[in-house]
Amino acid sequence: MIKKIIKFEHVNKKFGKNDVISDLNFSINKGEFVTVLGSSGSGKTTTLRMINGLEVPTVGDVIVNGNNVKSCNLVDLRRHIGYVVQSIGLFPHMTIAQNIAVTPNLLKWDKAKITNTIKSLLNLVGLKPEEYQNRYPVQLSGGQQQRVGVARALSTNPPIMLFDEPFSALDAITRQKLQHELKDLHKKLNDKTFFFVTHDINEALFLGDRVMVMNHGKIEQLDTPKNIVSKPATDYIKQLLSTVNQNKSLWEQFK
Ligand SMILES: Nc1ncnc2c1ncn2[C@@H]1O[C@H](COP(=O)(O)OP(=O)(O)OP(=O)(O)O)[C@@H](O)[C@H]1O
Repeated sequence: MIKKIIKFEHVNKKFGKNDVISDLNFSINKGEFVTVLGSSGSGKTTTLRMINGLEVPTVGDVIVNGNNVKSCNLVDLRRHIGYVVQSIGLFPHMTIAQNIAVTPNLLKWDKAKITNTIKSLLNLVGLKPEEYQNRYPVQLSGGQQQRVGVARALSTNPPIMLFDEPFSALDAITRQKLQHELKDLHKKLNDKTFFFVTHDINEALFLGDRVMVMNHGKIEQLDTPKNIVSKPATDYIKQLLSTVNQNKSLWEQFK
């Protein structure tokens, strides 16, 4: 039986008098990679932050792994949800190993377990532990720092990973490389649920098992990349898809 690991039930969110999210209803299956695509201000980040309790719905319920976020202990909840953001947020005065070990240290894991976890996570994200673990964040490129951000978010082996535009500050080549690595990582990690916010249509279509297209705080379509492209449900999605074709015709001009 497929387990619905994340459920939104009639969720509304207001900031002051502004309706930012209106009657959001969707569910995500365990192990799925769902990308969230939409224009700036469409409510993607707010939706993501309601999953780990950083934002609270004004009305409605967010259910994670069978528990209503409203009544969860937030520290416990966040230990089960990795969170990777664009700004990365590594501690500059700590080495890479110390950065990855922050939560394991808080949980008082024994030293050997922490050392092994750091090594295996660095290997998993493609950074040789012996080369990188004793460096400071400033001694790594943006792409390498983002890999460490992913390793740190995985340190407690959470079943859910949230990504909020993690690659948007990276150059196109590094970004594409990390997109491929993340897709492989999701396959390798078997059964982890990834929820990934982006405003890049190519990224959303490449990474997602399903793509959730948002506009003005509502879902326009939540579907496979193939169906989004072949059966766009709304004019907004058609417009998004037409931006890709515009780029193609730009390229044609230079051939
Ligand atoms: N803490 C807040 N207080 C007031 N308004 C907010 C707050 N957070 C978000 N908003 C507003 O809610 C709306 C949705 O913001 P959100 O960050 O969820 O959009 P987004 O789709 O992630 O946009 P972007 O792609 O630009 O990051 C925006 O109009 C934003 O200004």
